[in-house]
Amino acid sequence: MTTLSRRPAPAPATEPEPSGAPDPAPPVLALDGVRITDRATGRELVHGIGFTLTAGRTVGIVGESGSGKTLTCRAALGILPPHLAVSGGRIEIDGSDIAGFTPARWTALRGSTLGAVFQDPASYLNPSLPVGRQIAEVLRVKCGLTRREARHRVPELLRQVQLREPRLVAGQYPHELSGGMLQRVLIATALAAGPRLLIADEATTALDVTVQAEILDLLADLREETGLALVVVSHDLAVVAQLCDEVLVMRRGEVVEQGPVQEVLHRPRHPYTRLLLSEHEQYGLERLLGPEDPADAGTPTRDDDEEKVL
Ligand SMILES: Nc1ncnc2c1ncn2[C@@H]1O[C@H](COP(=O)(O)OP(=O)(O)OP(=O)(O)O)[C@@H](O)[C@H]1O
Repeated sequence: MTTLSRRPAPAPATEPEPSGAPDPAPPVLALDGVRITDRATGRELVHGIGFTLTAGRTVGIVGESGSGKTLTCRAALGILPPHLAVSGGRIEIDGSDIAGFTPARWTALRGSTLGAVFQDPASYLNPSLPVGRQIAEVLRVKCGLTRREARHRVPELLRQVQLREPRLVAGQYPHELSGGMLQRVLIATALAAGPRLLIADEATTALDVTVQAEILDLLADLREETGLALVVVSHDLAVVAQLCDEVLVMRRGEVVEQGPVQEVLHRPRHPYTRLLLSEHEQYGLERLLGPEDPADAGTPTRDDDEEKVL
């Protein structure tokens, strides 16, 4: 696969330490104790979620429908519906608290730093324009490319998301493409301006298993090649097992379990995580998990601390 343009990592915020070791760049995304409340009803919908994401790493968020996964992503992207608000905690992008971001700052960040792909790609594309024109528009607005430069770059981007015959695809309308092709087009659009963070919210849910696996491989390749940081939201533990370094298990707005993916999936502590895992046994989740670290195999679980699932 060809290589996507890689944005240089942001310069450290401070001078190097006297030891000569430079300060590490701040995480691309950091959430700390984030709460989200419906201001119309006063109901808190997300009760404190936190994680830190650095370049080239992937955090997965799993959980049942309505557990708060999408709202968490929308909060990080600055696109919560107007009546919902971050009512506690902090969200930082590249070390800056988003609470102080102006609309202009968000506009500048979207595309160039942040990208997102959602479940239903067709609804994010204009049905009356060829997909290539829509990607070209992003390149012109976000990267300042001329019309001609953008036209030239579009097939390269489509090839990078492994669409065969990219020139042909660029001239096609959304209704002429399959779900998997549309999702690749959306990924190409999200990556057009070289973001360093991609949030994929149930991005493969509507696709059949083979296409889903191809898209997950594509995201993994992009992460390797460009240092992209990924947030992957899925109700499917197999997706998380395949792609993520860390996983958060959410239920009813709460994070019930969180940790390195191998640890959580090999030795789940919370009954709800166990329930999710048992539902996945039929899909052969073990195939996707690496071998258990023998050094940890004897670690006792915290059965005493467990809550009941319901
Ligand atoms: N626009 C909204 N206004 C009010 N409540 C909302 C809104 N969007 C979501 N909620 C509520 O917030 C909670 C979390 O919803 P969210 O969409 O984040 O769940 P989810 O885990 O992403 O679910 P799914 O897997 O079905 O997408 C749910 O109780 C939902 O009803």
